[in-house]
Amino acid sequence: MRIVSIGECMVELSGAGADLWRSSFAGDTFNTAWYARAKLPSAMVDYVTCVGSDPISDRMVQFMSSAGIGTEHINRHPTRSVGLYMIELQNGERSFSYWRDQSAARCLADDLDAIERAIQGADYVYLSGITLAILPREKLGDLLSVLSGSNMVFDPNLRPRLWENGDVMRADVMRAAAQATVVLPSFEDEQTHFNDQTPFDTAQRYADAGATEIMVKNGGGDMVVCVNGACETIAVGAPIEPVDTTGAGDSFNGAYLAARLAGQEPHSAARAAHETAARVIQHRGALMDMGNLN
Ligand SMILES: O=C(O)C(=O)C[C@H](O)[C@H](O)CO
Repeated sequence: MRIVSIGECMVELSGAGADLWRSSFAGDTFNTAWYARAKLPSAMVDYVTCVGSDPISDRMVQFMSSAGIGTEHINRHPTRSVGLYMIELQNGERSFSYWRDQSAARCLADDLDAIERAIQGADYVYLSGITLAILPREKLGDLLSVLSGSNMVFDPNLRPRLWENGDVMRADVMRAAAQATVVLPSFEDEQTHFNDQTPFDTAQRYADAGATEIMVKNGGGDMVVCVNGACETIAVGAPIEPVDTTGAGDSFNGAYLAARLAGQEPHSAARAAHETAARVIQHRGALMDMGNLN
């Protein structure tokens, strides 16, 4: 069993009280790799990105590999370094400040042969709208053609600030989704940026684009799953007061893919994934200690 996740990991600063900041490493696709690995230690989980050749990049790669995540396919840029983001919290709801315009990860699609080698034999190839947003626009088609034929899992993870404008974001997200087998959107984002009225609308739009398995996450509300055109609601329990919602969707995705790889049906995989995400939002920062997750 093997999952390959493609995207950007950054230095993460999260509040540790007063003016103290705790530094870690995180980034949506890396977070998903982390939770997939935590929930299914028997699976190989590889991360594909580009980092720098400086000490902080070395520390990031070391952090990944000591978590059991494969780093052999990570490229090194000779002059750029890794990006950084800071979590701002208001009543547990997060927003981010980014310093990533010149990050090495923006060059992750420079070596497409390396990506082609990395995805060989993968059960799932995972990427997000953030992976697409950080690429030079002309690289998007190249990356998607290398990934065609793989079992692609896509989380639109809409971050308008990372895109040139909303129309480009919507067009590129739908282009990637059209190539994915599994799409894992979050209703609140999709409602805001695609004007969907209900989670069913979101699921239908991705089904019309060609995805056969769509799991619409919905914060504390009921989720919708559609498999081969058959859609149903998945009720979740009472909403939980979050400490920090960073990584909620990513942890859901990681736990969901782990459960699907372990043979669970979408419905029960979604319940397990929701439980994982509910624990993650009661903790600060994107990544929860793997030892506390099972
Ligand atoms: O916003 C991003 O690009 C990040 O990757 C930072 C966070 O870890 C991620 O958004 C959490 O989902």
